[in-house]
Amino acid sequence: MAALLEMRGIVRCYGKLRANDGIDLDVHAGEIVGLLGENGSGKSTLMKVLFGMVPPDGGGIVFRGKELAGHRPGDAMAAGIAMIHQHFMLVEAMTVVENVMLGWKESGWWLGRHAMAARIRETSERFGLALDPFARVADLPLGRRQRIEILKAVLREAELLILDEPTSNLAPSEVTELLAILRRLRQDGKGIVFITHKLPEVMAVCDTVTVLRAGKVSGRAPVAGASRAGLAGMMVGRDVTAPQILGEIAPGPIRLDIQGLSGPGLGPIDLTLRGGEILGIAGVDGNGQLELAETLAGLRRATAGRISLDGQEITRATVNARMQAGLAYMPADRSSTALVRSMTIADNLMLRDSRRAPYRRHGLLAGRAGLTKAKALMQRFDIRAPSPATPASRLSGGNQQKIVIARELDRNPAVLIAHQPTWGLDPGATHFVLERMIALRDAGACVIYISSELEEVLSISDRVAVIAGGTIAGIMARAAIDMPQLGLWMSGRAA
Ligand SMILES: Nc1ncnc2c1ncn2[C@@H]1O[C@H](COP(=O)(O)OP(=O)(O)OP(=O)(O)O)[C@@H](O)[C@H]1O
Repeated sequence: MAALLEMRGIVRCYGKLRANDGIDLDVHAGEIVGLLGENGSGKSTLMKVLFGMVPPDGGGIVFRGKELAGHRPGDAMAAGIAMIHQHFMLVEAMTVVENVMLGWKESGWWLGRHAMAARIRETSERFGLALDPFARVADLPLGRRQRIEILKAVLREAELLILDEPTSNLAPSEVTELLAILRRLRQDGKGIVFITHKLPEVMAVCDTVTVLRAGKVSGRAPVAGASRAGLAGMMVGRDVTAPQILGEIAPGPIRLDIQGLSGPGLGPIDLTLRGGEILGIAGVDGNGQLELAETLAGLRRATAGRISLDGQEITRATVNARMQAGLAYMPADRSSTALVRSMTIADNLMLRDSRRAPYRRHGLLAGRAGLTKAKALMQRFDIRAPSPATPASRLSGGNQQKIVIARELDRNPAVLIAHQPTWGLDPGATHFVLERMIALRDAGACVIYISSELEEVLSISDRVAVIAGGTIAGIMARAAIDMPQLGLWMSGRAA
């Protein structure tokens, strides 16, 4: 059977960099193709070329037997290609049905909203989207909003759906639901390109994988029969598994002491961390993780309780004062909270040190010393970009995240608050970041590691706490992990 999509020899350059260097990709109707590869290997670029967001410098695309060239996103959509963006393009104050009809001339709007609502109900049922046409977008969790984008694609008769890291912001139950929806789309004959760094998701739904490395296809394989280690090996050229904490180390003095900490949607929380330990905070997203992280970082005010760091109270301290006291923070939403995309890599890396000699120079953030240091950090953290003077906005998503991680880890903090630190990172980079955190712990710092990826939390934590409904439902030591109990805590049932 002829492929639904044939991309041949796609080349796309950014200056001297060949982000796509002769890539072939086929997708058949009723097939889910996993597009994998290290951060910066060219996955998003390839999809941007396909969707008409950037023109290719070479190669050709045939979709449903017709050549697609010189196209823009509007043409791609008209041809039957849909891109499910990570940042949804929805109007929050409007309902599902209104969003579906918005800007869609052929929607049959003259039939009225109720006719469209009936179509939405029917489609929603067919693909398991569970969407109420008259729900307001503002009232829907992220997972449902994403499904509105899928709904729009199906109603507009898209035959190929592109999903670029669609699970990064979803709660685990929403991920399971999304994967089920993808299977139903496949059953209906849709072709799907699924970009993800999470191998369990690949194993769960993909039929084949195409792996990119440095702008070229480095491997292709059917998923049936492939092992997780084998796929990881194809991506980074070696086997990567989560690093393990090696043995207990004698806990040091108390470094972070949190008593009765409360705020909107949070608390009261009591936690005590000693030097030399990693406390993992597991839990279903949206249960107070963001509130806890931001209150500790000084971005939200606590309404009650106290936080002390190495014996010094910091409950009301500014973000800067907390940093001076030795606190480092990696927010989950790094691209907008922790990074200035228009600034260079070097300036972003120096953001915390720019007031200090020798980095401060005539008001410029990164002088010569800054550039030298930035180069060293780029090498250590494998931040792939032409030079430290490249604007952060030109980097791939994962490489942007590495800037924040490098900056915060390099400060050798006393206390690190890391919220979903490995989101968007490829397996090699994930391994590296986890290793650095263990090293920080071994050197006597303490780490709060907040993540909804339970497996990762379990692999890296000395103790695991579960957050539910804004409070700590329970804590257990690594040696005494009781999975059913963890599950009960996570589901919010009484301890
Ligand atoms: N607008 C741009 N200007 C210059 N270089 C760019 C631009 N966009 C992407 N690049 C470069 O192209 C290469 C491929 O980036 P791309 O975003 O396609 O990677 P990716 O595989 O999607 O990575 P990730 O997993 O980190 O999202 C990277 O080296 C990136 O720095």
